[in-house]
Amino acid sequence: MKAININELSKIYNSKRNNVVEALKGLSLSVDPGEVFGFLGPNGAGKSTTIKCLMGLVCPTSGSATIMGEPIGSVASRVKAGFLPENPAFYDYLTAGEYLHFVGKTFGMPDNLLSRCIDEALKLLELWEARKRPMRGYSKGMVQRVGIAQTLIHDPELYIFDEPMSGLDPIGRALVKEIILDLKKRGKTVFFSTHITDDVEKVCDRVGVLVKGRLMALDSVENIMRSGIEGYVVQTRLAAGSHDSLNSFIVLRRNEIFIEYLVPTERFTEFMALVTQNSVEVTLIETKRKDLEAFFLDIVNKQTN
Ligand SMILES: Nc1ncnc2c1ncn2[C@@H]1O[C@H](COP(=O)(O)OP(=O)(O)OP(=O)(O)O)[C@@H](O)[C@H]1O
Repeated sequence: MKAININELSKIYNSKRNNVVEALKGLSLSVDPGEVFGFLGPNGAGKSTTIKCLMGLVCPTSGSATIMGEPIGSVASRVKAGFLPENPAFYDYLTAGEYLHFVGKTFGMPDNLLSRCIDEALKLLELWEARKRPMRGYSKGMVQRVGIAQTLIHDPELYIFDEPMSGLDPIGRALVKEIILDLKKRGKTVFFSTHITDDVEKVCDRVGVLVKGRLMALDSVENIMRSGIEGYVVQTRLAAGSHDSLNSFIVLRRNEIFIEYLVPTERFTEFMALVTQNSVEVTLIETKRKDLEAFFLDIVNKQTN
């Protein structure tokens, strides 16, 4: 069974002024149990619409989807996921502790288990000190952390986060990445949207790139990173061996001690053979690769040009 299975999902918004927006155009996608999946896309790509469809908050125009085998829109599917909306807003006269208690009760959790889970979530999200203060006094980052805490309370198998790093400072972002990695270690599934590629590179197994309502790429982060290898930066010691045979390679840097060459992937074997024949000493080899941001921008630019 797939944790998420999306089949030809489309969504057309019809606004009052007769504006028609085709937000999703036949999206098909599945996420395996235990996978961390990054849903990338520029502003307006349809990420939130997809997530809202999954959580039963908007009705797809056509297509279908399941969450842990349950059809979207059903109570059973909703219970099986912890959901963080984009820009969460809470009853701000409640304290974080009171709000988490309310959430746990809606999932029918017994009092003793609930109070233990609330304490754990408040400590994990670094909200313990503020737990007795009404949320109206919370900073944006604290509200976002309450949003993540409320997804953890009933310990679901699947987590659906819409822009979980939004509004967080670097410390808060690192904390959320740690939480996602910890969920993965515990065999949970995480599906999250973002446009920050750095977040994806560090925590995701696979990514999908959505542009204008269509899935334009779907691959493992490992494959993307491997396919992005453009060559190698090879550092050699200037004093050792004869460097003349290497003069067809681009020199990136040179000082009194080292020469650094840029070696394209297809010429790497040739370079290493020349180095050995001429007794040149190699001191460092680094991979030169396109990062995930370049991969993402290539796809988006191809679609918009
Ligand atoms: N309720 C709505 N009524 C009309 N159009 C909408 C509605 N909600 C979203 N849209 C439009 O649907 C498209 C997709 O929006 P969506 O919010 O899903 O994108 P997104 O990828 O989540 O963007 P962002 O990263 O900016 O949050 C956009 O063109 C948006 O203006």
